[in-house]
Amino acid sequence: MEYALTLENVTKEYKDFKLDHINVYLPKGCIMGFIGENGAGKSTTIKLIMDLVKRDEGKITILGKDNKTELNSIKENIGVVMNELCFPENLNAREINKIMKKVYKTWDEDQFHSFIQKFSIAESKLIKEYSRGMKMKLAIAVALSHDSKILILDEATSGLDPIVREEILDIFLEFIQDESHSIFVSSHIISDLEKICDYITFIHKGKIVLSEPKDELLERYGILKCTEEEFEQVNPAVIKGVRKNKFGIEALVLKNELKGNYVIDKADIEDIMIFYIKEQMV
Ligand SMILES: Nc1ncnc2c1ncn2[C@@H]1O[C@H](COP(=O)(O)OP(=O)(O)OP(=O)(O)O)[C@@H](O)[C@H]1O
Repeated sequence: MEYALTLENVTKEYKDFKLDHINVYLPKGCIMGFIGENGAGKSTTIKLIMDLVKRDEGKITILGKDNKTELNSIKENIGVVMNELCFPENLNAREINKIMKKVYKTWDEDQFHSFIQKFSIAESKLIKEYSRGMKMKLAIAVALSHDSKILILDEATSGLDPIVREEILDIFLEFIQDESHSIFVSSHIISDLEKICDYITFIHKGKIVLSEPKDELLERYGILKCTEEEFEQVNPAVIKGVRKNKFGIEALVLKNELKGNYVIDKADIEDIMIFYIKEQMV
C-alpha cells in the first residue's frame, strides 16, 4: 500500500508530557481523523510532522519523502492549516495572494479568489479584523490554492458555524476525489470527522490507542445496556469500558463477540473515545 503520511516510533518529551513512540500510517487517497482529549498530543504531533519542533526519536515521511531532509522538494504539495493562524495580522487577503504567488510556483490565483468569494471574505479587510472562523477560512483557502496533494489540518473546522463546516467538509471530500490526494485532520468535533474520515487515529496521553478504518471500528463496538445482574454474566473479555447510571449499566463491548440475548446500541466514535478515556478500561 502507498502511504501519504507515515510516523514510525515518533517520540517527543517535554517536562510534563511524552509523545511516546507513536506510529501512524495514512494510505494515499484517504482521510484520517486524529482525535484525543485536550493535551493528548495532537498539535505536538502535527508540529512534528511539519518539522516545526524537533523530535527526539523516530521517522516521518510525507508523500514518501523524509520530512526533515526532503521537505523542500514537496513543499508545494503540502497544504497546512494550523490551530493558530500564521499570517501577519496587518495584511489583507489581496496582499496574502501577492505573497503566496512568490511562495508557491503552483499558486492558483483564480482558485484563491474563488474560495475567498465563496467564504464571503472581503479582500481589503485586514486579518486583525477577522473573526476566528474567517481566519480559518483564509488558511483553508491558501492550503487549497496550490498544488496540495496532502492537507494537514489542526482543528481546521473549530470556530466555524455548522453551515460553513458542512461546506468545508464537502470541499475536503471533493479534494480526495482525486485518489492521489489525502487529508490528515485533527478535530474536537468528532461528528465532523465521523462524516468524512476513512480512518480514525485516537491518541490518549501521548500514546496511540487505536488507528484503524472507521467502518471497522463502528462495526466492532457497541453499547450494551443492562442491569447489574445481567452484566455479571457477561464475558469480561468483551467489555472495553463500563459506566453505571441510575438505570443500570452501560458498557462499551466488542459486540460480535458477545453471546446471548442483549440489547446493544450503536457506538459512535465519540462514545468509543469517551469510554476509553473516562471509564475504567477492562
Ligand atoms: N513547548 C512546549 N513545552 C512544554 N510542554 C509542551 C510544549 N508544547 C506542548 N506541551 C505539552 O504537551 C502536551 C500536549 O500538548 P498538545 O498541544 O500537543 O495537545 P493537544 O492534543 O493538541 O491539545 P488540545 O486539544 O488542547 O489542543 C501538553 O501537556 C502541553 O502542555
